[in-house]
Amino acid sequence: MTQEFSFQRISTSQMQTVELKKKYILQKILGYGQYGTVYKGVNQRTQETVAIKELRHSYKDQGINVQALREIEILKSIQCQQIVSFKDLACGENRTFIIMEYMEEDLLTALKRDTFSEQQAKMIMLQVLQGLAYLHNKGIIHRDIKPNNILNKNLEIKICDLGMAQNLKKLKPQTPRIQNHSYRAPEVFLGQKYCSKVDVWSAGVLFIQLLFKSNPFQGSSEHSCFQQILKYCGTPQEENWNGVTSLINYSTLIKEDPQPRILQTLLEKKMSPLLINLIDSMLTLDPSQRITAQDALQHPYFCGMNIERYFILINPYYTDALIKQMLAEKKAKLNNKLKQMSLTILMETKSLQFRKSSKKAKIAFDYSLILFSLNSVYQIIISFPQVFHNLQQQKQNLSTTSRNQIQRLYVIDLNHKIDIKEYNLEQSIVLAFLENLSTLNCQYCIFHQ
Ligand SMILES: Nc1ncnc2c1ncn2[C@@H]1O[C@H](COP(=O)(O)OP(=O)(O)OP(=O)(O)O)[C@@H](O)[C@H]1O
Repeated sequence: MTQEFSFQRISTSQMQTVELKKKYILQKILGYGQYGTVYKGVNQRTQETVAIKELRHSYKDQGINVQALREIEILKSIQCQQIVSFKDLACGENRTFIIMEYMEEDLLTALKRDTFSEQQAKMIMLQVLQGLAYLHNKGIIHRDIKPNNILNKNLEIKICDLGMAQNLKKLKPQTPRIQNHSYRAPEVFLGQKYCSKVDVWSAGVLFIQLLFKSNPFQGSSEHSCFQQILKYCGTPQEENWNGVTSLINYSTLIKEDPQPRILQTLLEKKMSPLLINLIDSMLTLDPSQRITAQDALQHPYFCGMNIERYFILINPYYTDALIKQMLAEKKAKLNNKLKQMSLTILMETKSLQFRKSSKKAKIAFDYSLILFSLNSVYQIIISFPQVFHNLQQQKQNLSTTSRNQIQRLYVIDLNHKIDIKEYNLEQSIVLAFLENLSTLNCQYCIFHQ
């Protein structure tokens, strides 16, 4: 076991399995992974639905397994709207439980059932790339991007399973045993030192899979998956990838005559030139020429989707008529700009029950869908508890009074100004809150109370 990951370090203040059983009720199995089972559970006190990932300790690790430690450490250090959030941890003698935010299903399940339109695939990929850009910016590579590790709730997307992730800042030796074969980047097959671009490759494969419902690089073995890459992306040669022929596995894996790149022809059947260009850039063989997640987000294909995002907070105590009126006004004002921005709906839902049952919440949600269909924007619903959770993670140590103050934040008008004086808010609180919003990629907030 490595120094960064010591059992003592994470176990001292964590609840034990007995307490976990008191705190959460396990409801059903959500999925099985290589290292354990993921359950749906409910926090008995708050009634919040959570996902509980159980990780068995292996004999070899003599305690908590390295993969679990890696996942916990990374999950705890990140706050990103597009990555599943960490909530709690419990350690037992032979297993560890990670409690996370719950999402309805993974993309593999959704892919088996649904066909995604290009607009839907676009929204999914925008969020996947946002999550990846966040991780890469922090020096973290996910190393296992595939549909089972992308969670979905009404096209709100979150990346999960950071068990394979690596923090490049820790300068540890790299293993080539990463990524599912069908999503594995060519440099990993060929034995080159890799970087965050391996995730961009996997994301490119996922993009094709969302559009065509199948993965062109699927194969029954590692070897056949690599052959599929050669078939569609062409043979890597010195002309298109400087130094490739000296890579350790080159001569073992590449024996046939060079094949041309036919990826574009395959895509042309179904896609616009901008989309083809983006996927082509994500699936460029040479990682040094492959697009980064950050640059992919700036690609003209996503133009207009990623410029501004609005949060609208709907207070559950509003009357239906008032909500309708407000939303109608907002719609009128936003209409012109709609083509250029994406809209995020932030609903204050004090409990999940409220979200499910309230007519008001439903109207607001329907409204977001109207905007959604007008502009093909994506919307995300975040509850106040989530915002507070993020704030706490940022170690702002907010007192109850401060939290209440935030809860009383008003937005004065559509000029996106928060009038601190009028509502007697401490500037530090507002700044803390705005900082929190920036971690959610939000520039403005529109609150009503
Ligand atoms: N937060 C969550 N909400 C809902 N379902 C989840 C959540 N996290 C995981 N799942 C489900 O459980 C499955 C397995 O989870 P995860 O990939 O984290 O486990 P793993 O043991 O690391 O798997 P792998 O074999 O890919 O390494 C996922 O594919 C998904 O279906």
